[in-house]
Amino acid sequence: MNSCQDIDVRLIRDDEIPEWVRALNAGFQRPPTASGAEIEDRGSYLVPERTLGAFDGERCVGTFRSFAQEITAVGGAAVRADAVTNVSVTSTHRRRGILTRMMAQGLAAARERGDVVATLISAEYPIYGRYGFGAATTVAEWTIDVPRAGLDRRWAGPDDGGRIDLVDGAYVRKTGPELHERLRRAKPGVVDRSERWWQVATGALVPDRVAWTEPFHAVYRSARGEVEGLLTYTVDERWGDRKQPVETAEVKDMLAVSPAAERALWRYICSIDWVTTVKTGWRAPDDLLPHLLPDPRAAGITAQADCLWVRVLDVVAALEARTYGATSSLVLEVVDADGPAGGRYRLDASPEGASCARTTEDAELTLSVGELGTLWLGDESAVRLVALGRVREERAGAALVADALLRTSRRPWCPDIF
Ligand SMILES: CC(=O)SCCNC(=O)CCNC(=O)[C@H](O)C(C)(C)COP(=O)(O)OP(=O)(O)OC[C@H]1O[C@@H](n2cnc3c(N)ncnc32)[C@H](O)[C@@H]1OP(=O)(O)O
Repeated sequence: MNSCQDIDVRLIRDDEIPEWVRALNAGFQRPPTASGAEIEDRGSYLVPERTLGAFDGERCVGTFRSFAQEITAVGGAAVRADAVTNVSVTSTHRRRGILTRMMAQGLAAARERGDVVATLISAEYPIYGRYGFGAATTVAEWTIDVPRAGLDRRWAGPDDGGRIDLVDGAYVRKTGPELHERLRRAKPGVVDRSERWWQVATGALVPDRVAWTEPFHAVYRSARGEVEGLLTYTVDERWGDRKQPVETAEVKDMLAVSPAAERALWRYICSIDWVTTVKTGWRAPDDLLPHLLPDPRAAGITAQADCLWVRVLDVVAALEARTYGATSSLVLEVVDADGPAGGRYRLDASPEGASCARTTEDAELTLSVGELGTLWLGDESAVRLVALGRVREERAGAALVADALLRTSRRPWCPDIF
């Protein structure tokens, strides 16, 4: 067996894309081949200076790439992120430190570029904490037992002057991006979407290996005629033994920039004849949905887990990018053994913004860079992390101050998997 040091971890060349794609498929337990169509498609968006391969001779045995992303901080600012994805190590070469080497190169390049945070969606919980990432958002999926929800089955559309229309993919490609931009400015944790994202979501581009079923797209327009919500869903075609329809509608995407849109679209999907079950897809854990139903217990949580992970690369820029729930100061000792974020920082925060600088003052709270990533979007409680032994109070009451500053009234949400 070759030792880790015999493995060459480096940026890939253009002519190595086919081998890299094959290795990615093998690492993700997909048939270990790479078709011409897939190579061409991946080659169209891979960024060569952000695509790493680990090579055992000419054989690619590790893949890692990133792309430029913007993530919304608390308060609405768009923060530069290095979005890490397509991480894999071939099963014959696992646990020899290949990921650790790829990650070190990837994060160093991100820091060099001036990215403020790195982000990723983790395949398994235990992988990325060691590299300074912290779980920063949670998702929940509800399954609605429609007949038990207590809704009036005679509902015929929104009663607020707005309306719902079914539209096609071309319309979604035209109106979706602007709607998403509005959501993104308002919701911490949302990341930007590329043109390619909308093409894939609407079937204009069907990547190799993806089975495409044309979904339904419904938009909600307010009384003023403005598009405020978009719902994309599929319906299976299932009938029960007694000749009654028992269909499940599955939400693929649902964006709403007003509570009216949210209310109307959930109400709509629960009103479709033949549909007895609605699966919501991965929503923010404080989604309004269950409480829009007369009987909220009809919506049971069927999945709940961490979603977006954040790795802070530049503490000052990350903390200055957001707003805070109160006016106060806090001195943080950030532990980041081999990384760029370690040190002591004084944060002077207010609802309008903040200033942050390195300091020699006594620390009030000691935390790892991963815990800082977990707290950054406002979802977790410093008091809770102290109770878990993951954050240490150097001054009694400092965690309460941190919560008053950092936490938000609504929870962050990352609607996308990347
Ligand atoms: C953002 C994304 O792309 S998420 C997708 C991640 N990819 C996958 O899950 C595909 C299947 N898995 C793999 O390809 C590999 O197992 C990887 C990429 C997760 C890990 O690669 P490896 O080269 O084996 O990791 P490496 O040897 O650098 O491990 C470093 C440490 O992390 C630990 N570790 C790595 N993977 C895991 C895991 N899945 N679960 C628990 N611990 C892990 C190792 O045990 C090791 O710990 P140690 O330092 O205490 O000995």
